[in-house]
Amino acid sequence: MDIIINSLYSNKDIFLRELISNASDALDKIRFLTLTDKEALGEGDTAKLEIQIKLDKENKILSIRDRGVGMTKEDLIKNLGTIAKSGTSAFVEKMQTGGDLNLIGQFGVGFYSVYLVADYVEVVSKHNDDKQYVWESKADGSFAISEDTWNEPLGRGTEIKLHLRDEAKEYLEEGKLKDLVKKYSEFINFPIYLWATKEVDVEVPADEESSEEEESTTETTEEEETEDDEEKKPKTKTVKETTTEWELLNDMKAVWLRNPKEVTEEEYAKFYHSLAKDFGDDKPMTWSHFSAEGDVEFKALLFVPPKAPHDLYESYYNANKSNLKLYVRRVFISDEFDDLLPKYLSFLMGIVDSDTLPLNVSREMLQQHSSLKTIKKKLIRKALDMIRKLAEEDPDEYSNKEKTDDEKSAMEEKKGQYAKFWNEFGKSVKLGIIEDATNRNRLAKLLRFESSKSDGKLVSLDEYISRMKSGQKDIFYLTGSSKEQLEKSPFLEQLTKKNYEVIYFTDPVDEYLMQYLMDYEDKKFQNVSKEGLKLGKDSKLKDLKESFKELTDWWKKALDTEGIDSVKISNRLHNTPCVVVTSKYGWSSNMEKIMQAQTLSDASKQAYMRGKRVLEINPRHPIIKELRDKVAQDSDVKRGSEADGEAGVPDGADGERVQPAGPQGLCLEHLPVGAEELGPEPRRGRGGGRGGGGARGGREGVSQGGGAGARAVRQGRAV
Ligand SMILES: Nc1ncnc2c1ncn2[C@@H]1O[C@H](COP(=O)(O)OP(=O)(O)OP(=O)(O)O)[C@@H](O)[C@H]1O
Repeated sequence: MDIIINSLYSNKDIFLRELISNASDALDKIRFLTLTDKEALGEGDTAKLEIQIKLDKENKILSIRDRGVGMTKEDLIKNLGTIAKSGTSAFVEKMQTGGDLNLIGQFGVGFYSVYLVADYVEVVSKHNDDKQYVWESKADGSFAISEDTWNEPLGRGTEIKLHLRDEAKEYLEEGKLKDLVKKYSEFINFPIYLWATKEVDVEVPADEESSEEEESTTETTEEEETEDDEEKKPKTKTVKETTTEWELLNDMKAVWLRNPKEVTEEEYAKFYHSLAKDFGDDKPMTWSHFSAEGDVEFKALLFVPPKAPHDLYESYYNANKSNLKLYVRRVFISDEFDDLLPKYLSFLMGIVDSDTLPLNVSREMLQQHSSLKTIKKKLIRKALDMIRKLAEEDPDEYSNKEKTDDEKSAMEEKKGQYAKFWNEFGKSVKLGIIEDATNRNRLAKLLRFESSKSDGKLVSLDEYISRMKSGQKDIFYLTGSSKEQLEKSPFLEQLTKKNYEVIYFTDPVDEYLMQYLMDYEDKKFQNVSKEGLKLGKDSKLKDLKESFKELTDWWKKALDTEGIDSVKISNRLHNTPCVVVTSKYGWSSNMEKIMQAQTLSDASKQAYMRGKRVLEINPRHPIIKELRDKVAQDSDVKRGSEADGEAGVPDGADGERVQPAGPQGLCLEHLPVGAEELGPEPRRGRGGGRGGGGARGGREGVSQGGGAGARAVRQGRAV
């Protein structure tokens, strides 16, 4: 209330459209009720579903009255008296961070905008189930309710009387109100009347002087004479007089019922604004207006809003939210049918008006109606087509690369529109891929991402495929928390060197997405941080495996207790000595991080889904080569000692065997850059100092190498 009352917000006009919109909702409600209960509508004036605006200049009161459903005493307390509604805190938060008061209607607290212009408000209301009550409040945080025994009986409906503040006197001007209704409420489906003064021509008796004058100047012909004879009535004249009458302010255009060719862009934009209760300057990104014929007939108009609503992904799976209004033959039925569009398209705004659905059944029955399934199917198709077109019209998009400069400049105003869409609603497309198996491929076409070759731009899967190297079978991708992190990943070394493109997925939802998106256009997806990366044939692999067998066996044993499944020769490394990859079928390490970050995640499931680790070694790296040699030397020594009968007994020790034996005298100081990556703090010089020594130096070397490897494995990162 403080925010509203003390608002310096200049656009105070918004209160009127909020009140008209509430009145229209109330009228929709009663019209819907009368479908199944004719009595509910009442008789005479009460049955007129309309909105009336009246001005009392003398007392500075502006009244808005509707013959809608009205409010019972309890409704008045609950709907107007309770500020602690769910939208309130979201609204307050938004306002405190510089939000636009213009959007108040989106938070379900639109009524309170009356206090932008009034310091005292009375709400008189009559519901069919209760007596007439008056709710009143001065916006000081308290309100009063009393049974209404003094105002004119309303029959049914609500009258809101605003006692205007001095600085809001302009709302007593008829012209101002007419303009506002035109501007904001022209698409309201019920007639809006203003009690307006009007100058009318009135015939009054003419005075004598003027009639004499007329007579003297008139020369009558025979014909005229006869006419004159017919009109032998008292002489009159026309004067202007001021009267008051109900003036209709809107023409109740149902835009969606009109031929799309006859609706202008501006009308669509205005209609969107009134539908979305979003009166900002931004136009909707795009829209689709169509009619479906056949077994199920309906007309629909869908909009992509210019921005994602503030709470789009909050409680995505719990809230039953739909922004689609369902009408049956122009009668508003509901905007709570969550079955009309899948959740992932709940960001769309629009209207569906069906001729096929029955009018005289309850909402529950309607919700079960078989036609709804057909409507839903068609709506999804049309919605996805509409989004695809956003991309097709955008000269920045890859699909338009063949276009000539002239063609592109003709598309100039659409430049960047798909990237904008993607930034606002990309997550919804991803959720769609997860949830909607039927349309997965269509949705995958809409997917955009950055990649190792995209240079900061967004890439589509089609673009990726067009750039695939000959012989490349899989689509490569990598997941992580940021592009910067991924760019540095050792998993990319060989791929980059061999000029393969790798998709960067940095949104946590991408991990889930890739569990559902297995292939696209017959190409499989391959996470390059997982086992099984194939980069063409490596003819030397067999030899390499053989030549490093001793090292891999030794290392596997050293890491036995660390959950390492195997140690293998890597085909993805270039500069890094070794890397830990996850097995094909478990979670990636990024996914594990995401799961660990979830408060309610299930530890036992985590253990189960945790991918097995594979340590991959880079056979070209000096550290690895050196390790191989040391392991080989060590086994030679061991073999020699065994031959001498001193197998595995460490010098100076108490005779226990130390397993496994390691490479001797590994001198870290002689290793190239990158060796530092072996552990958080390589104990430089220690092994080196003793380098070349006997079994003891060897053991230190082992603990160093093995320890760092193991530590890195535990930390799940590349060493
Ligand atoms: N003219 C009216 N007739 C009947 N009920 C009304 C009327 N005006 C308001 N209400 C009731 O008061 C509630 C609160 O109105 P308010 O404008 O604050 O929020 P809202 O209408 O729910 O959301 P929004 O502001 O987004 O339209 C409404 O939901 C409705 O139940």
